[in-house]
Amino acid sequence: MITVSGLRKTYGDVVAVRGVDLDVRDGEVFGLVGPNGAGKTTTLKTICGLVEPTAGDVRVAGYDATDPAMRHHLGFLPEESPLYEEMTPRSYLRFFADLYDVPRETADGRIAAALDRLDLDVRDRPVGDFSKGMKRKVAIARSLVNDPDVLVYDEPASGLDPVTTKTVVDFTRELAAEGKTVLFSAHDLYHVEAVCDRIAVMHDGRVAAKGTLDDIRGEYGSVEYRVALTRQLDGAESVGDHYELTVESMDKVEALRERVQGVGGEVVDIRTRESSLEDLFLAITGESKRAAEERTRVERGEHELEG
Ligand SMILES: Nc1ncnc2c1ncn2[C@@H]1O[C@H](COP(=O)(O)OP(=O)(O)OP(=O)(O)O)[C@@H](O)[C@H]1O
Repeated sequence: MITVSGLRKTYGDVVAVRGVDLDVRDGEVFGLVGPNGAGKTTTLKTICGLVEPTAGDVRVAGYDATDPAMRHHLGFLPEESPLYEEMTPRSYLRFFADLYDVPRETADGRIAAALDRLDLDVRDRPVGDFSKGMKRKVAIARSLVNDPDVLVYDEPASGLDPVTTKTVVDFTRELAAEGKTVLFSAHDLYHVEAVCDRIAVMHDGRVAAKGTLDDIRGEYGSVEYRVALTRQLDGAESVGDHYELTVESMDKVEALRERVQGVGGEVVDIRTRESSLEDLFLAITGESKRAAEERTRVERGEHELEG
C-alpha cells in the first residue's frame, strides 16, 4: 500500500533523510519510531506528498505520492494540527468534507460516526474552547472525512492524558481491523508495542532496524534468567527464604545448578525476562550511532590515516 525506495531529503546542508526503504502492507499498523530529529516527520510528509523528495520513489495506493489524485486515498494527521478555532467540530469537519467533494449526507454520517467512536460529545461549541485531547480527536475525525484507505498519523497520542491516549490507540487498531492501512510515528514505545504489526526504527535519517517486534527482538534483544537457589552462592542476593542470581544464558543456569548442588542446595525456580522495546530501542540507536560515527570517520579519511 505504501512503498518508499531510496528516499533522500536534504534542506540546504541538512540531510533529513538519507536513503530510506519502507514497505507498508494493506491493512497493517506500521510504527515509525526514533529519537528527535531521526527523520520521521520528513518521511511521513514525503509519503503524504507535502514534501518533495530530493531523490527516491514514494508510492501510495498505486499513485506517485506527488500525484494530486493520491490525496483522495489518504488521511493525514500532522504532529501539530492547527484548527479553525471559531468553528464547531461539525462545521469544521463539513468544511473539509466539502474540500474532498463528499456529499453532505455522506459527510454528516461519517462525521457523526467518527466523533461517536472517539467519544467526543461536544459538537456545537467552538473548537477554540476545547482541551488538547478534544482538539486531537477533531483532527483525527478530519483525517477520515474522505474515507481514505491509508492513514498517516504523526505522533497521534503525544501529549495526551492516559484515557484519551487509550481511546486514540484503540481507535487506530480498529481502523486497521476494518481494512485501513495505518502508518504512524511515536515516541511512546509502549503504544507502539501495543498496536503495531511491524515497526521501523529510524536514526540519523536511516532505518536502523525493521520488522515485527519478534524479528527485532531476535536480532537485537537478549533474554535474562533469574535463578532462585536454596543456598547462598557468590553474588547471589538474599530474597525471603532463598537466594537469587541473574545470568544471560541457559549454559550459565546449568553451571549455577552444578555449583549449588555442590554445596547441598538446588535450583528452585528460573524466570526469564525478555528485552523490552525500550531496551531494544536503546540497543538499536546505540549501534546506529556507532555506525554513523564510523561513517563520519571514514568520510573524514581518519580510517586511512590510522591504517
Ligand atoms: N524544513 C526544514 N528545514 C531545515 N531542516 C529541517 C526541516 N525539516 C526538518 N529538518 C531537519 O531534518 C532533520 C529530521 O527532522 P524530522 O522532523 O524529520 O525528524 P523527526 O524524527 O520527526 O523528529 P521529531 O521527533 O523531533 O519531530 C532534523 O535535523 C531537522 O532539524
